[in-house]
Amino acid sequence: MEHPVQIAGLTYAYGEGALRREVLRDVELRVAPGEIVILTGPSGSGKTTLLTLAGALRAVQSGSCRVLGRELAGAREGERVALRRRIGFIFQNHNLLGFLTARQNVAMALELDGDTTEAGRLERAGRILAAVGLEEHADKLPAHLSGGQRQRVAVARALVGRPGLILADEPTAALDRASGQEVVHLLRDLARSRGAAILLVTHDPRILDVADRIVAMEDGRVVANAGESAATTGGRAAAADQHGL
Ligand SMILES: Nc1ncnc2c1ncn2[C@@H]1O[C@H](COP(=O)(O)OP(=O)(O)OP(=O)(O)O)[C@@H](O)[C@H]1O
Repeated sequence: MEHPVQIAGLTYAYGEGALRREVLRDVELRVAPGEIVILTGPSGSGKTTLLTLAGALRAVQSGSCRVLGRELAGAREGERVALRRRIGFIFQNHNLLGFLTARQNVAMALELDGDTTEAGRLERAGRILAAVGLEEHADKLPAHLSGGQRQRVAVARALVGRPGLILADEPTAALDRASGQEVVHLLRDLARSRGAAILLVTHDPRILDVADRIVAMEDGRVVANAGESAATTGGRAAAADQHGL
């Protein structure tokens, strides 16, 4: 089975001419089906840029970036839009719409599916909200939920369309320790049960234990990758050990 993420020789620069600055250099990264990879490294090392390239949110300049079986190098905007619909995104600030309830926010992610009725979409949204422990809060507006609950809605929204890949950028940055751990554990369990792979960028040392593998970046390069065969509990411990975590 093809890996959901297969990146090779990926180089990316912002700016042009004298202002051109390379922020990714010859990056290699693979994420196996169902695997959870955490991308870590100092501020400015290129993590978010890498995530946005894998998410088809910006165009590939050089190298290969295959995501869910599609080569993004040379892909047209329309192809990138189509691919984005097959990926679940979770951001630091949940990005929920304030005038929609939790249930409506989640159901909205299914609108592009086409073959479900609105009642069907709301029902599916209700089921996944129950799976993240929010059954009783499904009809509340985001403003009436805690930060951790809002992020759980974002997890439900990212997963409801059964994506093969979840991309998460600092999903716990705005949360306290307990809520942050709860959110990532829920994310991991739900993604695992659905066979979705996760690539998660974080600075948060409190959540590294959810990873099958930790990949460290520095100055646009992958500097440590615990190895793809390490996707086991033993591998996790070894990975954490290797990075002094
Ligand atoms: N749109 C942009 N235009 C120009 N430079 C950018 C742009 N976005 C990011 N950069 C620069 O690219 C480099 C890598 O940024 P990126 O956000 O990918 O790093 P990061 O590792 O995710 O950092 P952080 O942990 O602070 O989010 C940084 O030096 C940043 O200033």
